[in-house]
Formats: sequence, C-alpha cells, structure tokens
Amino acid sequence: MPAPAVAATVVDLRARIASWRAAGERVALVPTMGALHPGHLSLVEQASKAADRVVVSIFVNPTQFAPTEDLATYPRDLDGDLAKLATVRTDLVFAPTPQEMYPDGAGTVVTVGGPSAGLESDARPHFFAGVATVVSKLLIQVGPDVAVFGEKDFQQLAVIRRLVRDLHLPVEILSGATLREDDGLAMSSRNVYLSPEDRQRAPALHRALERAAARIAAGEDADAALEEARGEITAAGFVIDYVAHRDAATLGQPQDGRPARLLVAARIARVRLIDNVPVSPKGQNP
Ligand SMILES: Nc1ncnc2c1ncn2[C@@H]1O[C@H](COP(=O)(O)OP(=O)(O)OP(=O)(O)O)[C@@H](O)[C@H]1O
Ligand SMILES: CC(C)(CO)[C@@H](O)C(=O)[O-]
Ligand code: BAL
Repeated sequence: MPAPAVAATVVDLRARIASWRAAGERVALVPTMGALHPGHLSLVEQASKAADRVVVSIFVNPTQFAPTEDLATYPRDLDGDLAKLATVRTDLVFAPTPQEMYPDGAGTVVTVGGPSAGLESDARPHFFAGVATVVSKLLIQVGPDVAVFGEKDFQQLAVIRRLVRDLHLPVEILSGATLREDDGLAMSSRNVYLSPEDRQRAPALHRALERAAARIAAGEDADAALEEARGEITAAGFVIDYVAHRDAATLGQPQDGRPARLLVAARIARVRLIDNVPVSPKGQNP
C-alpha cells in the first residue's frame, strides 16, 4: 500500500474528513505519539475493521510531559511511521505541530475526575489533564465514530472513557489488547531507551504481575501476592512507583465478583515502564 496522506493543519484535516462524511463513510481515529510499533499497528487494524476510513494522529503532546520528563528526547520518526502505516490500512495521518495544536494563548485545560485519581497521577500529577485536553481536541477536530486506545495504558483508557461519558461526546471508545515481545515485555516506544542489560531484566514486570494475578484468582490473599510481586520486581533492579490491585472499570478498590486488574509502574535506570494484567473474578477461574 502507498504511504498515507498527511495533514498538518486542522483545516486540511477537516476538509478531507468532510469529503468522506459527504459520501456517508464511517471514520475511526487512532491517537498516538508516533515511534510506532506492532502494538500501534494492531490498533490501526482494529480501527479499519470498525470504520470505512482510518485517521492516525501522530503528536508528541507537550502538555502531558512534566519539565523533568523526556519531551525533548521522546523518539520521533515520521518517515519511518509512514512506512509502517503503509503496511496496514490508514487513510490519513494527522501530524500537527505544537503551535497548530496549541495556538498562542491556548489556555483551556480538560480535567477528568474519577479514574484519574492515584496511580499514574501520583507519579505524574500533570499527566491526565494533558492527555484529556489533547484527546478532547483530537476528538473534536476529527469527529470520529470510533476511537481506539490500547489497554497497555489502562488508567488512561478508563480516563478517556469517563471523559467521553461526562462530556457526552458522540464517539465509541474501543480498546486493543497489549501486544508483547516474545518474553512478555509490553511493547512500548520507550523500550528503545533500555540498555541491553535492562532489556533482559524488564520482562520481570509482566512475569511478577501474571504470578500475582494467578494467586489472587486462586483465592490467595491479595496483599501477600502483591508484596511478593513487589519483591520480584525490586530484585530485578526496578524502583517501584506502584503495584496495585484495582477494580477494572473504576480503578477504585477491587470489589468481590467484579473484574479486577493488577497495574504496575516502575523505573529501571532512567526508564519508566508501565504494565497491567487482568485478574479473573473469584469463581470464574479456569
Ligand atoms: N504494546 C501495545 N499494544 C497495544 N497498544 C499499545 C501498546 N503500546 C501502546 N499502545 C497504545 O497505543 C496508543 C498510543 O500510545 P503511545 O504512542 O504512547 O505508545 P507507547 O508505546 O505507549 O509509548 P510510551 O513509551 O510513550 O508509553 C495508546 O492507546 C497506547 O495504549
Ligand atoms: C492518547 C495519547 C496519544 C495522547 O497524547 C497518548 O497519551 C498515548 O499515546 O497514549
Ligand atoms: N502512552 C502514554 C504516553 C505517555 O507516557 O506520555
């Protein structure tokens, strides 16, 4: 397939989408920060099954980075991303500049309650307002029927579902399963920061979560299972931000009989990784 067309301005984006709308076509949006990997491409494939036209946004959103974080060094490779998108059906890439997205004087911030509290917000207090603001803008700019987000960013997914619900945005949010490397490490654009040694250690995150989830599902004490997971993750060389057992929908405390999730964020050297796995409700284990 040829490389997809690129729109850099909201005016151009809207003109192209208007022509599809005039033909009665359904539109899907896949928001990304680029440096695409197979996990992103799986979301694009899911989008192409749900709509006639697929828009992928590539924008490293400055408002979700703290001044101490990696905005300047975040991997960027638009040409490489376009070549990867040519292998799946993408009709349009929206790649705005920061000035296009946040024109001088832009001062509107979207904050979401509920699932934003705790976890990522404890380590990155600025994060969800930045994400909610840029995702609101993208949803308003594109006006898609569906938008697809990855379960890898599980709290982000819950925040976006709440944003869409609370603002009555007319879009269906779909989620895509986490694609993993063969050794279980969740694919992530930031994995390129890992040294070869830390790359060897990194699958410990997923292994520890899976073990703890199996123990909790088998009826063992959740606090003990989490403590053992923390020990394994620390032994692999990570500094833990959180290892948590939460209700999968609200991200509040887990409730008996409702789907739950184990979530982790941890740092190895200067690289911060996140991951999560499901826990089957009691009585529903294989
Ligand atoms: N391994 C994966 N499998 C499926 N979806 C993913 C995966 N990694 C990221 N995504 C999803 O892709 C979308 C864009 O994410 P983003 O561009 O931040 O990529 P990322 O790999 O998560 O990068 P980062 O290293 O910044 O976390 C998000 O909805 C995210 O949840
Ligand atoms: C949703 C998103 C594209 C907003 O910048 C980003 O947080 C991401 O890539 O997960
Ligand atoms: N995938 C989440 C984007 C971020 O960490 O900024």
